[in-house]
Amino acid sequence: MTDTILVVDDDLGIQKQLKWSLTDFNVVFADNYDSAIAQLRRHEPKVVTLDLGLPPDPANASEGLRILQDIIALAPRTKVIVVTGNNEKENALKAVNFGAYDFYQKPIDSDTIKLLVNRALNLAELEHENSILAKTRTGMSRIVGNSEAIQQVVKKAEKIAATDISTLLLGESGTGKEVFARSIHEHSPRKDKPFVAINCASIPENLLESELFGYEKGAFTGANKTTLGKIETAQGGTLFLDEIGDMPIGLQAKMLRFLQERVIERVGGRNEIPVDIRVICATHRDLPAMVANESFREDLYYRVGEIPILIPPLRERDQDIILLARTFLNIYRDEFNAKAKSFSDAAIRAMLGHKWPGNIREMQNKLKSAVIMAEGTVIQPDDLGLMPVDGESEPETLNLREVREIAESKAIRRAYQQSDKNMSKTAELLGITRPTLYSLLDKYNLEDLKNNV
Ligand SMILES: Nc1ncnc2c1ncn2[C@@H]1O[C@H](COP(=O)(O)OP(=O)(O)OP(=O)(O)O)[C@@H](O)[C@H]1O
Repeated sequence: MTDTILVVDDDLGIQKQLKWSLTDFNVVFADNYDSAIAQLRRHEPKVVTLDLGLPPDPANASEGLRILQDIIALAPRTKVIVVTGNNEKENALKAVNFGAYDFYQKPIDSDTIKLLVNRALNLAELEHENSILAKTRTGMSRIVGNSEAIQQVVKKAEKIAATDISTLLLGESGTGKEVFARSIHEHSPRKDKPFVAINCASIPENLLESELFGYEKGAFTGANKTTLGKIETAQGGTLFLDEIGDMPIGLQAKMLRFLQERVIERVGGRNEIPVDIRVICATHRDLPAMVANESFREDLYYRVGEIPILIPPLRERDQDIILLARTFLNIYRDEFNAKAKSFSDAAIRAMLGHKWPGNIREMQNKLKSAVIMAEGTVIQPDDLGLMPVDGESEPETLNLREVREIAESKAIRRAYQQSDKNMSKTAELLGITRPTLYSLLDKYNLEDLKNNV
């Protein structure tokens, strides 16, 4: 979207000159107090250029300064660039004192004013993003997300953080299970003690037991000295067992004993060592199904999952997609000193249409390469390795009934996501009744939407 710049100046020549200099923007004008305030309210411009000498007394800066003060009072984030005549340094300084962003002396030089406006705009955008982030960062500051879906999860996590309840974090790969585990720890009374994470899937089965429980000197060949396991290193703090579903069945019994009795024995050891830790587990696997086919112990399942928390996949967090994308764009732009600073409309549509099977981790990877690869300042779908949505989803058929079916199914899915899976809201967004919605779900075989209710 093109940014709007408000030019407050009574000189038609200067108005024209500024319009010509700022062709990248939507420039709107005002030539006195009333029209300036009306335009400010109407367009909410991030940047205003303001001539201080305005009627009724153009020779005096008082009207300009009055407008400036009122703009700052009405919209404090507005960046006002004050334009002054020669020898008006005093007024310029006064204006900066009142909250103007910068000042500029006539005659107007096209390149300089362009530069000033761009700088002001960048700053305004940065401040705007920071304010969104600040709002988004509830107690759990690591977790970026505005969607209802993620906010509910944050609330649940905040509540259980204060307790020692075993929490099971469920969700697809890359949805942020480890981030949640760390946040729960940081909001718990154990926050000053260690947070120790171990991934049960990445450690070979024969080493996992000694990694977790530690071993005594001489317990096996190569055990040259007594070594603490992850459980003991987490003493007083939190142990995060990632991919608990991948824990070998043999080791599950030992794990269960530790969770029930809160004591461990090192491999090759005879002493029971008491441990006081909180355990948070995570998995992307379907544990109930594993319990059913006996590859996961039922008693352990209930022990680790006193409170399960389901972290939604990114594709169900519609409004977070762009927020996260902008957050990562800013981070990587600084990290790689790159020039990319925004997304094209097509890139935004492509991101919203993408299924994100790898969730936030996939988004980080895509953003990182896009920031490095982008030729200009605007990131395109291609830079993200995404197909433009228009080309991708344009139905190839010319059969009108099929075209309509495809379009309707797509609209239903979008409304469903936007309304956070609420059927009444979905129907409302689509402008149809709930019974009609249900009959459309049947008609178009959108069973997955029904099962989620
Ligand atoms: N809400 C969030 N805000 C910002 N960054 C996030 C958020 N959630 C996750 N991330 C980032 O996304 C990446 C993946 O998160 P994390 O490792 O926690 O996912 P995971 O579900 O544990 O993945 P896996 O199951 O593959 O281990 C990390 O780099 C993390 O910092």
